[in-house]
Amino acid sequence: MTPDQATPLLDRVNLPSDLKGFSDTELRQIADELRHETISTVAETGGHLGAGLGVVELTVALHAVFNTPRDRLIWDVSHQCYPHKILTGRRPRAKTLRKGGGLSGFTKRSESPYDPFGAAHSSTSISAALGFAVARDLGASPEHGLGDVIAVIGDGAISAGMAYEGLNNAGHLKKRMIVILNDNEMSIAPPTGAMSSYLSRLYAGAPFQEFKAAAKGAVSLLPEPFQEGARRAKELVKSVTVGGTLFEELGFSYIGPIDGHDMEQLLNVLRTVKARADGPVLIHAITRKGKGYAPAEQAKDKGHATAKFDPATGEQKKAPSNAPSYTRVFADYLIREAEADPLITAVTAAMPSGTGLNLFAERFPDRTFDVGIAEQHGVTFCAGMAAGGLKPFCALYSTFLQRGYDQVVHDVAIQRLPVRFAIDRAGLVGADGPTHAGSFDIAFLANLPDFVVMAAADEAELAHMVATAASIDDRPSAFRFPRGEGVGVEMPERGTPLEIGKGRIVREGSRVAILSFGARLSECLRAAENLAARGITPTIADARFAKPLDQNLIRDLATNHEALITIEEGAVGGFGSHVAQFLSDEGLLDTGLKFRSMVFPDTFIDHDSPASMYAAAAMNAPDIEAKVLKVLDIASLAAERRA
Ligand SMILES: Cc1ncc(C[n+]2csc(CCOP(=O)(O)OP(=O)(O)O)c2C)c(N)n1
Ligand SMILES: CC(=O)[C@@H](O)[C@H](O)COP(=O)(O)O
Ligand SMILES: [Mg+2]
Repeated sequence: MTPDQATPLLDRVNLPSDLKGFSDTELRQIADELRHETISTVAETGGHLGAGLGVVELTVALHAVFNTPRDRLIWDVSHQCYPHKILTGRRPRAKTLRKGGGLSGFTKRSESPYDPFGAAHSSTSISAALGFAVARDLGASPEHGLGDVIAVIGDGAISAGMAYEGLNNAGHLKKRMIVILNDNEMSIAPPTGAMSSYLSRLYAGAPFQEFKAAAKGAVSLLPEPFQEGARRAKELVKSVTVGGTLFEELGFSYIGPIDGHDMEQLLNVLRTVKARADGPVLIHAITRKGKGYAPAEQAKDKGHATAKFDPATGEQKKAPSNAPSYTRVFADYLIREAEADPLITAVTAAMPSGTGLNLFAERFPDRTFDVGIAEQHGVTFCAGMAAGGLKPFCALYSTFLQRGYDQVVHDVAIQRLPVRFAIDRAGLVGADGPTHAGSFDIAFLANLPDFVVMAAADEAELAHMVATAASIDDRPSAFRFPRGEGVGVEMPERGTPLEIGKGRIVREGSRVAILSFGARLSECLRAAENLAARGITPTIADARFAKPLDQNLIRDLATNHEALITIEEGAVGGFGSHVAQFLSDEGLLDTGLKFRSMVFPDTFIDHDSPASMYAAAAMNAPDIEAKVLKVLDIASLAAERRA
């Protein structure tokens, strides 16, 4: 791909309304130019590439046929929204994508009227679209008016239960709305599940030429008269499936499969649906993830997520790593545990490579389960496994565990089942921003009776926590660890189970004790080094457990220091709150002890580098130093330090 390829027609598109002035043939060229622009943009920014390349034609056709932002276009997950952002007035800022102060990598209401609904977690678009449709039909008149509502959802996202909740209600309410199923036969990994094979059957061997002809005609929703093409389309589909598609059974008019890269087909179908839809319509578009860029198309993940790269070759520009990633450590040490214990199983919700379970699956294919984008099912599936005598590790990103919280309480905690939760991406995650931050898992797990809640201070601690979780057979346990690399400590041959509820003193000191829970420990040690220059030597301790608390350690620190500061990579309501509760219950706050708890601020922190996000959260070494100086009432020095 030549980086300096001209984009003469795209240069004339500032907003989607400009697309109305182009012929269908020119729209085809605009799509080609938009694909080029997307590749050259992501080459500089990194981010999600494959999904966006797969919807370039769809993006142009949707904005050409419909009148956004009056018509609401909602992208599911919205990792595929980069072409959409380029077409909707944000091309000049495209190269700020996912950078601090720049464009979000997902749709975001506050960023543009063309982003009617934020996303990033999957499978929300149908529910949101139905909400807009009801608002429209009940006469609401938000800014920009309210016309058609279109949800674009992928074959991965539609495998999540929430998508069926939306389809079910939409089919019942019969509101005019359009769902476009963007079926590229890919999730992040190849899709799993019966739904995926069902979708494939819908067009297995069905000749595109026939569908092309059919789709060029009308759709099978015309009240009167049905056009021949519509009937043929319907018959073609019915001939492939028995008794109509699942979607028709749910009350949708089904159109497809159509070729999601054929501009002519797309324009015809969208124009017909726009002219004649009188209820919910599902258009099934077949696309290719990574379309039009060979390095993405040839990649195992079809270019789902990429670092910056050389557009000419696709070669990624990854920073050299100084230590193994936490994810890799988790996978390696879980494998070691599983080699010794045949009852250990592992479950991922469509994130095999992200959680490292792709490595576990290579070693134990029969003990690894990818349930698709189905965290709720995944948690209860693990509960069933545990009740059945297995030792399941449920590997979910902190943010995605939120999707299965009721199942954690209802199916795991209340029944005290020994499910092990491996919580990756704990804390602030960087470019993915607030939708992916792992801010709340300490708060929502440590309040559950009998749960064991751990946080790894470094990669060696993570190895020990994997072994600890493997050893806990009488109640649920969870261990959390951050996105990215460890700190470069020496690694054990195999993890050693920790004594439950016991923390450790990392550095003896006086006057102030800092009790860290999780990976902020390295920043605490850095702060201690800087404070030593001022003759201040805080005690540094690693709590290891937020539940059960190490009450003896906390009591000792509170009794033998003027001040106690806790710190954790999470929102209020987590570790620090539990320590405060304990201190209060023990009357240790009545003794003049100065207690401070460092947690995330009560706001959603925008995407940036992780270090910058932690600076915004006031949780890096300088902030810890300032907190110590302040709590020791060395106010002047504190002010100086922060200046
Ligand atoms: C609830 C939830 N779980 C997991 C993810 C991680 N995730 C992001 S994109 C994706 C795959 C989406 O597949 P599909 O909908 O088919 O979109 P495509 O990438 O193929 O365009 C997954 C699993 C997520 N965003 N939300
Ligand atoms: C869009 C989405 O939800 C995933 O692709 C996510 O961005 C992956 O995050 P990591 O890059 O931390 O694996
Ligand atoms: Mg897909």
